[in-house]
Amino acid sequence: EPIGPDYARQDETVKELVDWSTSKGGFFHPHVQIRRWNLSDPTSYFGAFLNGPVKKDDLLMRIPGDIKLQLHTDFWTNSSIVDEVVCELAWLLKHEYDNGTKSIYKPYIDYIKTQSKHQIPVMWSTKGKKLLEKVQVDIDLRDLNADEDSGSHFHNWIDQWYGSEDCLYDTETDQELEKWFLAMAQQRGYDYALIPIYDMLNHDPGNVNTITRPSIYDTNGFGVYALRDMEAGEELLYDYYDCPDCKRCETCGSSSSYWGTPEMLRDFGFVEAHPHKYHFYEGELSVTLIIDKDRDDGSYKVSCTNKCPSTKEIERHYNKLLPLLEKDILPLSETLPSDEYFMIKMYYDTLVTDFKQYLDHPESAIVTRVKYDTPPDKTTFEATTTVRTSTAGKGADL
Ligand SMILES: C[S@@+](CC[C@H](N)C(=O)[O-])C[C@H]1O[C@@H](n2cnc3c(N)ncnc32)[C@H](O)[C@@H]1O
Repeated sequence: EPIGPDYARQDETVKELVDWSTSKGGFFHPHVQIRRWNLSDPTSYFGAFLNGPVKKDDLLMRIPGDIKLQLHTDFWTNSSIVDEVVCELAWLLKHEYDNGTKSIYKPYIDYIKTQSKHQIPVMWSTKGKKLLEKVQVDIDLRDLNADEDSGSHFHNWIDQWYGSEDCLYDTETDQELEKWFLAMAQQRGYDYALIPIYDMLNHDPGNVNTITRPSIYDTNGFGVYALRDMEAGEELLYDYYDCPDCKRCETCGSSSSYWGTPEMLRDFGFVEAHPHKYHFYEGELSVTLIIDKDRDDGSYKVSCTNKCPSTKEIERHYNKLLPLLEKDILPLSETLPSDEYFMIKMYYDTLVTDFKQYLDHPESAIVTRVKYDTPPDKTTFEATTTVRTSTAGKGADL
């Protein structure tokens, strides 16, 4: 069982991070606080919360340009996100990590150093990886190029896509620290940049309440604004797969057009709140099954983008899932690291519940056609989402 992080040190480094950002010209609305998600649980993760009301369009935080660890703009144009940008960002993180006290990003590196090295499946135990692969049965898992892949992609994407000497991590020697830099570049990175303070915001696709302006890549920094009036106690959130600047372009193609709930577990190590999304290829056409659950009355709403996946396919996955609980999952409840077991069991329950919702009432699924328009301001779009969309494999020709 890996020893948990040094939680007291984590609290200190978060305070130092906030002071550092402010000293560099950063701003925090007086009602915004970076704190642990659950104040009575000193091991719960961090997020940005309100301790008083704010109005729509209020400036909640300003992230100064020079606290960002950002790649040179040369990487923005002709480099693919998959095998260059994430790799380069991991190198940058390693460089500053090795610089230690001499790093100009010391407060951020100190916080990163307090993070557990086992947060996402690629860094899990072998048993945990194998069980998660089994639970994926043969449900589409879209790889880093948005092509279908098997459940093994959850845990072998670093070996498959970055395992070579020219990208920091050599599969043969399996250096855990180098692998972790790549995992962190994926988990906390925004393609070209690691963004201290802003990367404290958590994900919730069903409750996006912030937007960034002008762009998170703006070298002079950017502001985080309220998308609506909010009350004390609310958390500042956005959709990790929908570029933070994108709220100004409702139909911009972004990662959420081909990555969903399974990929959220791959990249960030948790099962997201509803709406859950599952992308399938039917021939060349990418179809999406969306299972939403009303947060007040608990009722489910099933919808599909462009077309619904065939009930035959979903039934096949569902029938393969059912026996896994007794046969494979429960027997490992005592031997797997507890956080891995908890997440795999949660993911299993999510798949079974979601697929049952669809199979019980396939006729009630609402089908919407989505056409991705060209974004109004191409540059912002280019900077913030092209990298993800430009590597998409067989996107649907909508
Ligand atoms: C960029 S960090 C966000 C800040 C992070 N919570 C922290 O304490 O530093 C992304 C990680 O936060 C956690 N996270 C973000 N949103 C979450 C959510 N809705 N539920 C559970 N964990 C979440 C996951 O561990 C994810 O990999």
